[in-house]
Amino acid sequence: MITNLKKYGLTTVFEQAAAEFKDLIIARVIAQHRTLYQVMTVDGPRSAVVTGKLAYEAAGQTRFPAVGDWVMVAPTASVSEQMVIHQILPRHSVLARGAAGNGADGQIIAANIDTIFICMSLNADFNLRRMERYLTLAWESSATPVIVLTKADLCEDVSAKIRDLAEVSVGVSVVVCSAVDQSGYESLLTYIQPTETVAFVGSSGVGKSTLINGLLGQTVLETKEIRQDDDKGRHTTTHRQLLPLANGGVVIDTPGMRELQIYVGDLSKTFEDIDSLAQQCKFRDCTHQSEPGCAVKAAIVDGTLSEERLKSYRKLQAEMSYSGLNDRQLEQEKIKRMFGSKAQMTQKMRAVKQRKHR
Ligand SMILES: Nc1nc2c(ncn2[C@@H]2O[C@H](COP(=O)(O)OP(=O)(O)OP(=O)(O)O)[C@@H](O)[C@H]2O)c(=O)[nH]1
Ligand SMILES: [Zn+2]
Repeated sequence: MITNLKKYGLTTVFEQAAAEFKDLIIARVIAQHRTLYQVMTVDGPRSAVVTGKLAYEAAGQTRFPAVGDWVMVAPTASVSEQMVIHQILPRHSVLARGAAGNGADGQIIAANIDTIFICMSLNADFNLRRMERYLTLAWESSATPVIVLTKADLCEDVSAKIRDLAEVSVGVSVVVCSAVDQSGYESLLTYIQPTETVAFVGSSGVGKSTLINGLLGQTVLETKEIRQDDDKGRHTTTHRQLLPLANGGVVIDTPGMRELQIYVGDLSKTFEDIDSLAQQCKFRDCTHQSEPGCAVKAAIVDGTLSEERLKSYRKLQAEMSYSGLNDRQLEQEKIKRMFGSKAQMTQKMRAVKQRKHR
């Protein structure tokens, strides 16, 4: 069986990167269970493990392959039909979150994604502060977020919810859908172009799997393919997290998250409103606590900014600058605080050196 890897999102960029490895073949990671991977090769799905060398060099979690990664593999000598992953091809985007344990390293949720569907249900799960968290993660990933509001059938006033959401959703598309009548599905598909990959994220139970199943609807061939493999005894209990759609796009289902700790994130986009207000504060280093001429406080007084949103901003800021950072990042943070940016620091250092030489 020849699998067309374009259906799994293969682009010329990755094809070219792969051409450098003469004795290895390209594959995409479609599922992961601890140290065992499922990859899609041109010959169909295979299980795979990483080489000892790769595992040794992969000091942190983020250097291990993740779902969505394009990897270079070769057959194993010992286990029939098992592949060994030798290389991870450079990623164009990474969606990561805080590590469960020590927080020293992020955990990759998905790699090489173009769009992130942030799913939130219109009933119990609806929470603006949580949406801010997801948006912060998403903006950091280099992929484009889209807010997907699920279970519209369980919400009595959808427009009221969308009005509330406007506070946090600036610059982000919002799609409302329901599995009951499949409303919104057509609209969702317009965000998934051929060879593009979309990751579904959101709390457990918001309806991500239901949504993906609905979008998969027509791709009967793919599910058949899985069954054939099982019949041959190549039995895998792994459920695939990365699946091709009939329209040529690819979807990644991520496990529901109970707690979402921010490891690195882009607050400037998520909180663009607060950022631009802060530029109007009298003091450049205003902490928006009790300084005179604070534009952020003024916005709260006149009602254009909510107290909760500022609180959420502070909380995420604190989480990011203290908890999840490793040594290298702490160093960069320090440099940023002292000099503005690394580039500016280099400039200043050079200026100091030149002065000394004179
Ligand atoms: N009423 C209603 N129920 C829905 C809708 N979408 C999903 N559900 C139900 O919500 C429950 C959870 O749906 P799942 O698709 O399993 O949720 P999930 O986000 O994939 O959850 P995890 O796999 O735990 O991350 C199921 O019982 C679904 O039938 C919807 O649009 N309307
Ligand atoms: Zn201020």
